[in-house]
Amino acid sequence: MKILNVDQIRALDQATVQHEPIAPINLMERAALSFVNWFADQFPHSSPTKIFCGLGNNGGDGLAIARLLLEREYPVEVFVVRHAPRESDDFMHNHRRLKLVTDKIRYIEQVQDIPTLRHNEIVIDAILGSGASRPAEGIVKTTIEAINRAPATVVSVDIASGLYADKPNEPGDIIIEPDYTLTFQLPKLALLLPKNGRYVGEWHMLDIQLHKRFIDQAPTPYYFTQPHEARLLLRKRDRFSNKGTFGHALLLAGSYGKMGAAVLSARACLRAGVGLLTVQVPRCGYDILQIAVPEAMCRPDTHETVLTGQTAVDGPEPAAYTTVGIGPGLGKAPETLAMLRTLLPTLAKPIVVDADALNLLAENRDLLKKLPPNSILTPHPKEFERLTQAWANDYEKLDLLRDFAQKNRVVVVLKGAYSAVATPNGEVHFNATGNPGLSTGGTGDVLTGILMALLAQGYDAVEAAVLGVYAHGLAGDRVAEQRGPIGMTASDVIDALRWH
Ligand SMILES: NC(=O)C1=CN([C@@H]2O[C@H](COP(=O)(O)OP(=O)(O)OC[C@H]3O[C@@H](n4cnc5c(N)ncnc54)[C@H](OP(=O)(O)O)[C@@H]3O)[C@@H](O)[C@H]2O)[C@@H](O)CC1
Ligand SMILES: [K+]
Repeated sequence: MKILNVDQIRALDQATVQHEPIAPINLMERAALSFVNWFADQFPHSSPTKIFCGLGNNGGDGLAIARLLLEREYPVEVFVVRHAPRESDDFMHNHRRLKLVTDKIRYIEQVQDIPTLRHNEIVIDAILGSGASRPAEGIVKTTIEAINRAPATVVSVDIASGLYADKPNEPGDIIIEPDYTLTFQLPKLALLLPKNGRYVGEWHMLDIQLHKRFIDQAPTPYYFTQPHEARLLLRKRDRFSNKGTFGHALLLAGSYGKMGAAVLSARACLRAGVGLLTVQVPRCGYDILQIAVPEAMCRPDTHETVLTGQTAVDGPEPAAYTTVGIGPGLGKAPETLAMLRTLLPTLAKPIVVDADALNLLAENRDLLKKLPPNSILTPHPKEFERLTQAWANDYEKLDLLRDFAQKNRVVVVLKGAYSAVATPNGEVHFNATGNPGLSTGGTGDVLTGILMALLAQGYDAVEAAVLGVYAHGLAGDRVAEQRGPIGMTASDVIDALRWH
């Protein structure tokens, strides 16, 4: 699913009006009705509801919502925040219609006009929508502050008032802090960015049937991967396949005290469908690996505690494997850096690079040029900052991310809520699955194993990253559903992986 910017959303609105065709006021009615259908499922009829409307089309939505909720006998009061000299046409139209059915419309011009809000009340926030273009000031600011202070449940129409849909707010900006955001048709970029968490709450999309062909043709670098889109990537297995069909992966992982990372990656790789797996670990990890993961072959390194790449055991060169994964539990010993220096130029097929291997790349950026094209890097934000530089806001971070993936011809999975997969051609695919329970040691190692398995099975790097991140998050969601997010372990996530 595409993520469009504010100008494109406005043009999409126009295209829908022209091509469906539909009168703008009826499109607003459709939006209001879809909101009210969601709202009525969520809140009982007795819920006292106060609707705050601005003077633009977001406010127009609010007025239409008020009328539709009154029809359903919700106790509704409407407050119009007079923030501009002029109302939009569709606001005025809905204002006239609402006045025919209620006399409970009040106008907020000064602070005394703001009503008291109680904890059993619901606030519908329709002050500013995607048209917000500058910081809230004056009576808009004061009203937003009063709503944020109140114990009421707050539901934002389209987007929290004051939050810009596609550009950064300033740190001091006053923005509604909703419990829910109901956004029309497509997600806005702002809803997916970590710094905006408190200005979004739980969010849902409402399908208001905007013009599909316009959306299909609109250029954008940003996508939000829907479950059905991720599942479409999953390949069926041929009945006549054998373990050779699904590749042979080599995992280079572990150091003294960090063998767990190698074990978790190896187990996840097997659970994600690799045909064969060989793990190269320091000598101290040999027994651990063989006992914990009997399905994997183990190549002990000649070094006791860290990886050097040297082994006394016969076996193919790393380049002969279908794919290689490097990083979990690796440490940053000089011998390990030397291994990377020798190894990377010998590899041609995409590999997976994680954890300390990323930190070694960050400290030796010349090595970035040695990565095979389309390799997958899986940094968390701190690791990504080490690879690039600090950023002032989430939008700048996205620019750095796209730039880095394009320049180095790699796929970057920036881990976090809505993990972002950046591709060598400049796209960013945000992932929908996952929950805060995944913020625990070892889940990154699990992801590395999954990505290796998908590369080994022949998925291209972008498919592997999008599908792997989706499946990893979904496994975390399954665990959270069964036992809550707190106390989730990386091993739980491996056990909850499903591929159907
Ligand atoms: N697109 C779609 O598909 C559909 C869209 N729909 C709805 O339309 C909404 C967008 O409506 P909108 O464009 O009229 O803008 P909206 O957010 O109501 O702002 C109103 C005006 O406020 C002003 N303003 C800006 N910042 C300000 C501030 N800080 N303090 C005070 N004023 C400020 C600014 O005017 P300016 O002064 O910048 O010219 C702006 O024009 C969208 O969110 C959705 O709810 C649905 O009905 C149907 C389908
Ligand atoms: K709003």
